[in-house]
Amino acid sequence: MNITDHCRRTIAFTREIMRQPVTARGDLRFSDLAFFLRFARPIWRVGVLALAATALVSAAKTVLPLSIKFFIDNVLLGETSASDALIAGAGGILSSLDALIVALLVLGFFTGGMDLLRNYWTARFREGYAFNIQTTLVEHVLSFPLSYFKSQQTGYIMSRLSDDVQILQYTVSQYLPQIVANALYVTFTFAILCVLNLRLTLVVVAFIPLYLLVNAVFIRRIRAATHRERERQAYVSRDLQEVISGIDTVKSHAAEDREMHRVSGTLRNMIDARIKNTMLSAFSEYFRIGTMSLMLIAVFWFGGNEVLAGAMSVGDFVAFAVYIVTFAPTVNTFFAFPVVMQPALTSAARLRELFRIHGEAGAAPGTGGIVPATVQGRIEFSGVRFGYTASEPVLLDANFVARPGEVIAVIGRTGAGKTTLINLILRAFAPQEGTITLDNCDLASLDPRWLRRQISLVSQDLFLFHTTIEENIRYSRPDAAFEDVIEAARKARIHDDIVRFPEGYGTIVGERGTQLSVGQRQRVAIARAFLKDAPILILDEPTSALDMQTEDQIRRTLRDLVRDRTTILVSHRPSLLELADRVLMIEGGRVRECMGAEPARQVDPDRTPLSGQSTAP
Ligand SMILES: Nc1ncnc2c1ncn2[C@@H]1O[C@H](COP(=O)(O)OP(=O)(O)OP(=O)(O)O)[C@@H](O)[C@H]1O
Repeated sequence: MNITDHCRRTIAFTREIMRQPVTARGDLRFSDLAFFLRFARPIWRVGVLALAATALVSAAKTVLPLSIKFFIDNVLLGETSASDALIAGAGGILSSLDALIVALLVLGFFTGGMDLLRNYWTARFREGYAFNIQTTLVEHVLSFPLSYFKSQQTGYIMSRLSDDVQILQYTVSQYLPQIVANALYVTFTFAILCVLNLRLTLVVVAFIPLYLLVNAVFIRRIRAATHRERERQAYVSRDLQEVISGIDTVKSHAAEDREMHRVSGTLRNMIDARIKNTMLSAFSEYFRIGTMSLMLIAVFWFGGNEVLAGAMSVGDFVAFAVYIVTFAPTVNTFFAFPVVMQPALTSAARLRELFRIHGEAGAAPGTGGIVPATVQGRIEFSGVRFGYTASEPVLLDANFVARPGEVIAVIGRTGAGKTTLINLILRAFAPQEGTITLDNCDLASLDPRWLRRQISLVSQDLFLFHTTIEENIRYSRPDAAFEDVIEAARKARIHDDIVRFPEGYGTIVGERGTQLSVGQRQRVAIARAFLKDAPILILDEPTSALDMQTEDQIRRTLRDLVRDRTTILVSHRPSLLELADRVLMIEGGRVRECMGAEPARQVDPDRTPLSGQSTAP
């Protein structure tokens, strides 16, 4: 690209960023601000102390430049008159150099000490606020229905949980004390300026509408740009998280370049949004500094004429000039706050969006949900219709009963809806029509946490935490004794594998259990189920990763596990169907009971009897 192209591009870029946004997303309502104030309630006392210290420091700093006036007018020129009685009185006391120096020393020590206290109290308030908001947010997000997590990518959720809180915390901690200090400083200085020379102060006031105009032009644009930037940042986190967690697949397909290309595309979009946002802020700063410079020039011109005409003392003019030179950048910063606070306001709006999502009923204490005293384990589907999208139902009219203690096998071709049926029992999703009941009580009315405590789930994709094998097995019953953990591992046929590891039960399994084989992970899941000892058991392909010999051993222990529990078993392995009292088949969205050799043929066309023995020679 040559220089002319660059110039053309710059003009097009400027036009683009100055275009009025169609919608300024990320607006906060007044009630939202009240909502965010809630998090300050437990720490309001330290907040008040921080505010009082800030006020005192601002007041002390404001009176410092007055010492120059006293030095010139009272000490050097020996004048005692002043337009204001208070200043005249202070000037009388500080008319000797010694008194002025002592007053300055006292003021300096006081301001320094108060500033230390202000720092401490502000830090306590700031960190306390961030802690309150983050813990409440994490608790709230954990209460979301499972369907939310199944529909959002982890990286995206993580970005919204951590980036937005960090930006809110950073901006608030950086700028909120400054806003308070500046507001106080501007007020105090303004009062002193009025006392020093009212006409000259009116010249300063005349420039305020210009500042407001600059903000009116830029704030909406910057807010929209910040929202766009933040959303694209979340997409970057989403893509990075996906590449890292899918690294096995990426490498096995030698797809590093392709993934790099995809991530760099998302990064480029984010950077593009960031540059636009930066330039909008730069433009607004340019106009604010322009306004400030005009204001200073006007003050010097009017003030200079006042002194020449004898309407203002030299001391007053010098003091006014010192004030205005420090005051003008403060006013500038003050009017820039609505702009620099945009990242925090956008983050606050995005956090508010998260807070507006309803957690599932009963997920937080006191939010409802029946907690029955006993569980029989009778599960009934009546006229259940469900689809992930309205146009494509997975289950059309599911009707069946699983009686207490019964083992119900669910079979069907891949994609028929077996896992969906399990997700409905776990209340990850709710049926669009019909009801699912446990002991004649609608699942929708039960406390979801209580419900899930009654269910042991052994699924194909078990999640292991980055901790010891012992802790991972114990996850289903944290208070279990070590002996019970070993007993559960023995039943799940994983004990011998565990003791062969140098660290035994203390072996760290690696992130997501990567140091264990898939078969070992599956047996850890079975051990968890043994330990949990829940009245309802859901087995979703519990042996899909095991060899025939281990599966044979596990089948015998599963027979123990399913005893006296209502069990829903999903498996493509004909041998496991031996455990079932009845076999249900999902076909075309409907659930029907299978007879005789039908199930075995359904899951494996080469086999006929339920025993799983092949008829082939
Ligand atoms: N979270 C989801 N969002 C949208 N569609 C989904 C979701 N989960 C599953 N589906 C779709 O619902 C249908 C049923 O899926 P489900 O996982 O229940 O089948 P399945 O019988 O368990 O299959 P398999 O035996 O292969 O595990 C499929 O068409 C699938 O694409």
